[in-house]
Amino acid sequence: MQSTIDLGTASQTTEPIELTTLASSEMPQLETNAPVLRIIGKAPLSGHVPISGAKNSILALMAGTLLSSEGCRIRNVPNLADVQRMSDILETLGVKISRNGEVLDLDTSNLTTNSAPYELVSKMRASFFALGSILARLGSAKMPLPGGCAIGARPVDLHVRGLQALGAYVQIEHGIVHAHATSRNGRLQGAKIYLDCPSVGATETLMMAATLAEGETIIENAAQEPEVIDLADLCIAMGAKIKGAGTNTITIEGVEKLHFADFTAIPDRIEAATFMVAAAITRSTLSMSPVVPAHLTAAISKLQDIGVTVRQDSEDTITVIGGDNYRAVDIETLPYPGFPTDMQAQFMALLTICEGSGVVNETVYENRLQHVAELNRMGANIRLKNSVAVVSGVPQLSGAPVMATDLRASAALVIAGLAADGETTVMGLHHLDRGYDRIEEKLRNVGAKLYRTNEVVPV
Ligand SMILES: CC(=O)N[C@H]1[C@@H](OP(=O)(O)OP(=O)(O)OC[C@H]2O[C@@H](n3ccc(=O)[nH]c3=O)[C@H](O)[C@@H]2O)O[C@H](CO)[C@@H](O)[C@@H]1O
Ligand SMILES: C=C(OP(=O)(O)O)C(=O)O
Repeated sequence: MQSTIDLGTASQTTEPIELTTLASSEMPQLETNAPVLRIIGKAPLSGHVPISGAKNSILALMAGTLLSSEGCRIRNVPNLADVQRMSDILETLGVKISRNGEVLDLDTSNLTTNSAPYELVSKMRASFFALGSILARLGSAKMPLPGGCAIGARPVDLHVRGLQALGAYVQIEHGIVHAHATSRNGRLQGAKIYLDCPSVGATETLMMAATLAEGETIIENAAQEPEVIDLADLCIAMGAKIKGAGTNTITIEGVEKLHFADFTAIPDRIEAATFMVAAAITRSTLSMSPVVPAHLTAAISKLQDIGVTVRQDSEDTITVIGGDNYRAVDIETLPYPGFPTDMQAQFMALLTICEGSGVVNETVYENRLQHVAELNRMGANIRLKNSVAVVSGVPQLSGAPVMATDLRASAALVIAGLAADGETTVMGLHHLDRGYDRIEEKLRNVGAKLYRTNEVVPV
């Protein structure tokens, strides 16, 4: 069946293009008319992609603002569903928030409750990190357990044990974490904490908690992710005394109060890596900025091993130049500076068209390979055993209806769709919207042919 669809004004191509729609028997049944993304593959990309502020920084920074008795201004804030959710949570705590473009003003001077609502926290793990800042600021906090998600169970035992080490009494009742500082003056007490694994969230929760504790805290085996450094930098700008963020040992000398700061978040390295892979898989050339090239070392190195050219044009700009011949590589996800789990799905999409076989070992989450089945629907040849996938390259992916199962899986499917022959329909876009600011617009501006529609896909 043939249909003609106008891709709209944001597209570089204003002329309607021909789409080949799949026969109804080939499409999965959609139960609702939730929006889907329709992608017409094989359009060459070229141009420049602006990179937004880092989701995983912003969410932690927003939790960090609760430490300030005078509020905060955060710049470079992307327009994401997760940011909106975090704003909603902070507002229930009494924070007054106003947004002007990419600038977020948070008046945290008067927190009216120490208790965050289940309906909101259960939808977003990062909100749990605010346990550390609420407890430090108010001396007590009630935070629903965030629960697991599609990619894994994601316990919070390290957060809880660390807070206990800082002198908090913590009790979990009916799915709510109740924590209060046991000292007479209501302040947490500095302590030496060793994390069994370098958890990003636990490092952030405990670092925030320790900024207002009495005495010195040392976090050993701390996470070294750039987002941890960003949060430390915000806390330092608010008057905290923190040393060593970005290394595996962070030392915090507690202070009594934190003050106003005007802070700009780092660019999103995961978003940048996603566009880097988009350039590679479509054998196109894309530049992007602002980026911090040092945050992208693992991604750049894997791309170069595959046969993609990556050029650093300036301090904050890189260009990715796709090629014709790609060779498969192995990937093992690890804490920073290792290869990030948040880039695994996107790189797997690229491996599907590389020559030879590559082994992808997901070591951070126990269930982060659900995109394998969807990529295979698109003609990929991936075999899966537990958390290890063997990707054997195929000459060409073919467009198919696919379901996004989590945030980075959704990005991988979009990328695969850009390179596939024919039309790909990506469902489950609420995942994509959690972490990609205006992704369709950014891709259309460099030549991609895709659009979002509420039309019910034919069944
Ligand atoms: C909002 C945010 O910043 N999210 C990122 C953050 O998540 P998040 O901070 O949740 O990830 P962690 O670094 O804590 O998790 C890493 C591993 O440690 C385990 N773990 C963690 C805490 C704990 O108390 N006990 C425990 O066992 C987790 O289940 C997981 O298997 O870092 C992850 C790892 O880079 C990224 O994938 C997420 O995008
Ligand atoms: C897993 C991710 O996010 P979160 O920790 O917010 O679920 C991610 O950004 O890929």
